[in-house]
Amino acid sequence: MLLAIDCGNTNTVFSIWNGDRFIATWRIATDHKRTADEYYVWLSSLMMLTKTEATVTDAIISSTVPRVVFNLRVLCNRYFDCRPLVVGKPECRLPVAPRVDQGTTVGPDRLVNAVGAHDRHGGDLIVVDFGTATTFDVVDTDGAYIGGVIAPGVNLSLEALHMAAAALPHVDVSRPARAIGTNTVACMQSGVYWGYIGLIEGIVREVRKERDRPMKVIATGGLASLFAQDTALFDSVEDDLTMHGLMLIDRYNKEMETA
Ligand SMILES: Nc1ncnc2c1ncn2[C@@H]1O[C@H](COP(=O)(O)OP(=O)(O)OP(=O)(O)O)[C@@H](O)[C@H]1O
Ligand SMILES: CC(C)(CO)[C@@H](O)C(=O)NCCC(=O)O
Ligand SMILES: [K+]
Repeated sequence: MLLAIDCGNTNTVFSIWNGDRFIATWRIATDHKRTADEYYVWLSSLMMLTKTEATVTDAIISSTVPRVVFNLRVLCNRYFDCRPLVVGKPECRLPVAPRVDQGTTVGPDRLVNAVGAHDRHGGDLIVVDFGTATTFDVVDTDGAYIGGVIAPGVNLSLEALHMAAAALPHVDVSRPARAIGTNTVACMQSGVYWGYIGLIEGIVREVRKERDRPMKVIATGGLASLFAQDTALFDSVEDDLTMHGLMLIDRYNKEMETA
């Protein structure tokens, strides 16, 4: 079975693919100090607690945090006796090469999202991923990642207000009942929530104008369904897009090896 690891700046998600579907998904805060042994204690207890019968034989990693990769590699080597594929490394091939400025390093999560979304929807796409940052990944007709947009993440925007202004508290994102807030928290929630709706619609409009063709919009990440309530732009909201992309990239690399 395949262990797929999606390591973001805030959270790291582990999923197990049994060849047919993902049978388990677990999330842990990203911490570069976490050792391979710590990961394994955590993973194996979850497997036991949830009675997940899994024999991991392969692993694939997408990490937006370069220094966590070392310990994740050790985890795979020591406990699952396998060498993980690491998206973005030369030995990990992608079905279609990205078309971006030479020398630029695209976040592996964005490359993986492009693969996952193109497999499910084909054609020209905009993938919106609400993580630590909110990214818009533009996918060409052939599935290539051709660039996009990086905007501050929703929680990051709220945190920035709290950090920079003495009188602004820590606030969690939510859909405010009204646009006009009548207390500090409601004002902040309105600013971020409705500001974000405007950001999504403005960016998608400009990207479509630039590309001058129909493009589906696929949304993923924890907050996608929250914003889907107030914009009609998303053709689909998919929680498991990154995991689906990781599974496809692993499969593609295995096919290339045996071809
Ligand atoms: N309805 C909601 N209201 C508030 N927060 C939510 C809601 N649904 C999900 N979330 C948050 O979304 C986040 C999960 O999103 P996701 O895994 O896509 O990104 P992340 O882990 O924050 O970022 P990264 O992938 O960059 O590490 C969690 O932090 C979760 O608290
Ligand atoms: C933008 C983030 C942080 C989103 O997770 C990640 O994809 C990343 O670190 N990207 C590197 C820069 C780029 O994608 O162009
Ligand atoms: K993510």
